[in-house]
Amino acid sequence: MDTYDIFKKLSRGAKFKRKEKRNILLINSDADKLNKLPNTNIAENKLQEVKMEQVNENFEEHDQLAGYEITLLGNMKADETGKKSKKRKLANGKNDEQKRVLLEQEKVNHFRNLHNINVVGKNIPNPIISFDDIPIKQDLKDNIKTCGYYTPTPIQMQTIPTMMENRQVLACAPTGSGKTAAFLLPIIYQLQGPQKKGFRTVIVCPTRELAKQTQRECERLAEGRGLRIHVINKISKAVEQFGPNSSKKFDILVTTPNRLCYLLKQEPPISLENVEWLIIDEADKLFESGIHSFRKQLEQILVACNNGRRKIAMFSATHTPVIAKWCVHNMKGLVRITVGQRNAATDTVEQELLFVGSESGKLLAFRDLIRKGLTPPVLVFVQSKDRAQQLFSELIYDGINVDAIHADRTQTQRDNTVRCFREGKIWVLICTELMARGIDFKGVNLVINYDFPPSAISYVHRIGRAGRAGRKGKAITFFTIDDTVNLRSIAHIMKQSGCEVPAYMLTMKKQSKKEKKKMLSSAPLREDITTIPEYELQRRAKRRRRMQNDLQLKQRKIIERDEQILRRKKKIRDMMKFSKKTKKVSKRKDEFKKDNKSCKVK
Ligand SMILES: Nc1ncnc2c1ncn2[C@@H]1O[C@H](COP(=O)(O)OP(=O)(O)OP(=O)(O)O)[C@@H](O)[C@H]1O
Repeated sequence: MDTYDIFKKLSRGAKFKRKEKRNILLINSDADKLNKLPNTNIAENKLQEVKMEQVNENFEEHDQLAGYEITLLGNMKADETGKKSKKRKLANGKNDEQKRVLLEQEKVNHFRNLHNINVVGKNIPNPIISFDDIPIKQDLKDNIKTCGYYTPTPIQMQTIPTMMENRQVLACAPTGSGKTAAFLLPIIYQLQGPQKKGFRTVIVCPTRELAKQTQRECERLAEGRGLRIHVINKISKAVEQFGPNSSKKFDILVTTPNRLCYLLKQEPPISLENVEWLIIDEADKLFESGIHSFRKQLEQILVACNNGRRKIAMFSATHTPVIAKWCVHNMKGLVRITVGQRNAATDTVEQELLFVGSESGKLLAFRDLIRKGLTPPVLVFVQSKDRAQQLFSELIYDGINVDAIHADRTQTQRDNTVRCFREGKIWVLICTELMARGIDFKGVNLVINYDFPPSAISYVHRIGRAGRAGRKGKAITFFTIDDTVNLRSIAHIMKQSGCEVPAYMLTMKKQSKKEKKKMLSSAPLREDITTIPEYELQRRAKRRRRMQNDLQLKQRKIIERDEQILRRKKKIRDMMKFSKKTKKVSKRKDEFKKDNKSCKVK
């Protein structure tokens, strides 16, 4: 049987368009190899496999090339072509039951299409239309209502029934679209009530602020169920509280990878053997490579969660090919759920790029915005802790309630700042990348990227702090002549969300891989944020240096004086010892003399 025969046999009944030559050619080339196989049946089976692999590869390739923009329409078309042939069969006298199933499936596909839900995987549960569609008890339904959730968001529609069927999930949906409740509800439903087994669910988040927020949301949704939900506050206390010798009266742990790994390294370590759900929030952040990589810790956690029934669910608004590949290889029965376009900004935020010329122009532009009137709350992103502090020192005298949050502040200070911002006591919060992911400040009206974001992904998350849960928001990104390297990718994101962007930005030179890596590993050098004139700064620096020198001189003198005192004391001690010795010797001499005399007398 030659290649042509095999191909003819396999493609019986199928029509090929001329345009789709590429696939046929690929199959032919592989079929050539298979022709040499002795058994034709095996060859046919193999050819079928090759064909499937080829289709999958093409899918993957498309996935990567189009920046993971697999639209549901594409799926629908594939489904429809399949269904058309099925329908034809039905017309030829198949039973009503099959007809009903097909119609049902068509409805489901239409529903997913309507809500921009794209799914990849086998036997995926149907999405829910309302929270009443899931078999949860009345108390949980009441809690959902108390939270103000009346209809599920698209990510919740598909993720909740999928996780409730114990399927592992890789979910991607825009910022502020309700991913947290999408994973919390199935967990709370499955855990039912408290048990004495130790942690049964672990939720890993990249920052402590996000962990606390997730714990709060979990407590609200699980109200009245008696579940014990913990974040690790004091690490030393946690060793005893959650260690193997503890009461094991806890159910859900929300933590950062750092803290959990610390507990896993203790002797004896914390036990995660009863963990059934491992949720990884902001998954692409935890999968990032680089100096601040969480990847090793994630591996440790995965090893520690060694229960045979352990399932993983990953969530983020952005995903990279690395994470998708990892999930495909490590998560059995995986369901990939994507809402909208992957790595896209939320469409509820109006985006603007503002050219400010130079670094000093940023402060002028910012003050101009204040003058025109800012509607708080406002989040301002800068690239480093130092710059957050510098901007804070500048704005504190501008008559606005401003504060800064960054990793150099103590945990209590950070918690207080977040609380005050939520309560409206702080109007403008200056922050670093620390607050870019996951943090849900209700009603943030404006995000200002004072320093240009290091990547398009960072941009998506930063501006996603506004326009949450369907509300409107605005994002203004300052850029100078030095920020043009990254401008193109961000301009494309803006264009994708329907914002107006100057045409030249879209055709700028693409950022090379080297440049991308450099941007991510270290922030670009920028002039300090200050309005103090240069000569004044130099004068202050000189004075500071002089003061430091004086201080050093003083310290040296003190040290010298102390050493001198010590030397003297030692000398005195030595002299005392010597005099004691000489006294003893003379005493002995006297005694000897006395003895001698008495002998002579005798
Ligand atoms: N079904 C719902 N109806 C109305 N509001 C909801 C619903 N689900 C969640 N929300 C609200 O939407 C807001 C954003 O939710 P959440 O923080 O889970 O978003 P997210 O998708 O995780 O965002 P990010 O990607 O930034 O982490 C929250 O204030 C939450 O209370």
